[in-house]
Amino acid sequence: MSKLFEPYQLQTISLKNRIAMAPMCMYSAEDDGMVTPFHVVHYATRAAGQVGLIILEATGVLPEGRISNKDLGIWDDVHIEGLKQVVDGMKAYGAKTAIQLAHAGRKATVEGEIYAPSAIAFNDAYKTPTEMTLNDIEKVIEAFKQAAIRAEKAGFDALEIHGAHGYLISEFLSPATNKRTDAYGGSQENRYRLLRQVIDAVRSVWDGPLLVRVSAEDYAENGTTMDDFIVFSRWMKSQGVDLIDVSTGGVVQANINVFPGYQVPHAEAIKHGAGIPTSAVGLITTAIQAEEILQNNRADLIFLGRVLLREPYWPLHAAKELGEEVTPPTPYVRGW
Ligand SMILES: Cc1cc2nc3c(=O)[nH]c(=O)nc-3n(C[C@H](O)[C@H](O)[C@H](O)COP(=O)(O)O)c2cc1C
Repeated sequence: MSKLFEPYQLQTISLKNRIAMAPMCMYSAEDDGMVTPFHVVHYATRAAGQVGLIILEATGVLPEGRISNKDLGIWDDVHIEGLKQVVDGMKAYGAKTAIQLAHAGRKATVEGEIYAPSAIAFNDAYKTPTEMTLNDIEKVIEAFKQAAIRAEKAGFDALEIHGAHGYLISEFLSPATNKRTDAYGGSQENRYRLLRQVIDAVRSVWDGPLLVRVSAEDYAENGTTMDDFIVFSRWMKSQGVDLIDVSTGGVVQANINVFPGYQVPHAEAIKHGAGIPTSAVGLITTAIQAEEILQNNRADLIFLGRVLLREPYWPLHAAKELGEEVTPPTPYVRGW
C-alpha cells in the first residue's frame, strides 16, 4: 500500500488519503465576497476527483483584508449560506473540507484604507498602508474569531489561518515588514503576538482541526528564517495547532530559484525541529514525487496547487501509477 493513499487522522477527522488541495484564490466571488455557482462546481469537481482534503481559497475576515474585491468573504453572516453550498458540494463527493481565513494586510488591493504593522508599501504599485493601532489589531483578532464561528456554521471540517505570503499575519512575523516598537514588534515573541492571539481567539470558539499556513523563509534581507519558524511552530503546537502548512516567500518581491519540491526541506525541518505534523507544497506534480516525500517522513500531507487546476482528477492518475484501487463516486469520472 502506498503512503499517499493511506488514510490520515487530522485531529478528529479522518482523511481518506494524504492528498490536499492547497488554497487558491479564484477571483470569482461577487464584489461583496459572496460565493458564485463557479465555486460550487470548482470545488466539488476536485472532490469527485478524490482529493482527500480541500482547502478553500483565502477568504477575507474583513472587507479591507481582501487581496482583491473578487475574493470570497466571511466577514458577515450573509456569507454563510453560499459557503455552506460549497461545503455540501464537496461533501457529496466524500472530501473533507477546510477554509483559509485571511487578511491581506498591505497587499490588499481593495478600495479605501489598507492596514499593516508598519506604514511601508509592498511596492510602488501598492497603496501605503496605515500603521495599525492597538484597536485595529483587536478588531482583526475579533474578526478571525467571528469568521471561525461562521465557518463552523457553514459546515467546514477544518480551519486554516493564513499566516503566509506577506499578508497581514506574515507582515507581523517578519522583521522586514514589522518595524513596530510596541508589544507587537521587535523580539520574536512580540512579532508572534498577533498570530498567537488569533490562534487563541479561533481556538476559543473552534475545537476541530486547525492548520496554520506559514512562509518559513522570506527570501529577504532581515526577513524571517527557518530557525524563527521552528520556534514559532513549537509555540503553535503548544497552542493546539494540529498541522503547519509550510510555504515560503511573499513578504517582499524576490526572484527565487524554484524547482520541483523546492519548499519540501522547509516542511521537513519544521516537522522534525518542532515535532508537529506538516504539509509540503510547491511544484509537487507526480505521484512518485509525492510518495517519496511521505515514505521518507519529510511531511505528513501533500498539498497540490496548480496541478489540481489543470487536472482535477489528479488523484485518480496517481492511484493508477501507484497501483492503488480507487473508485470515483460518479459513473462519469469512472469512465474517464
Ligand atoms: C491561482 C493561485 C491562487 C493562489 N491563492 C492562494 C491563496 O488563496 N492562499 C494561499 O495561501 N496560497 C495561494 N496560492 C499558493 C498555492 O496555495 C500554492 O502554495 C502554490 O501555488 C504552490 O503550489 P503548486 O506549485 O502546487 O501550485 C495560490 C496559487 C495560485 C496558483
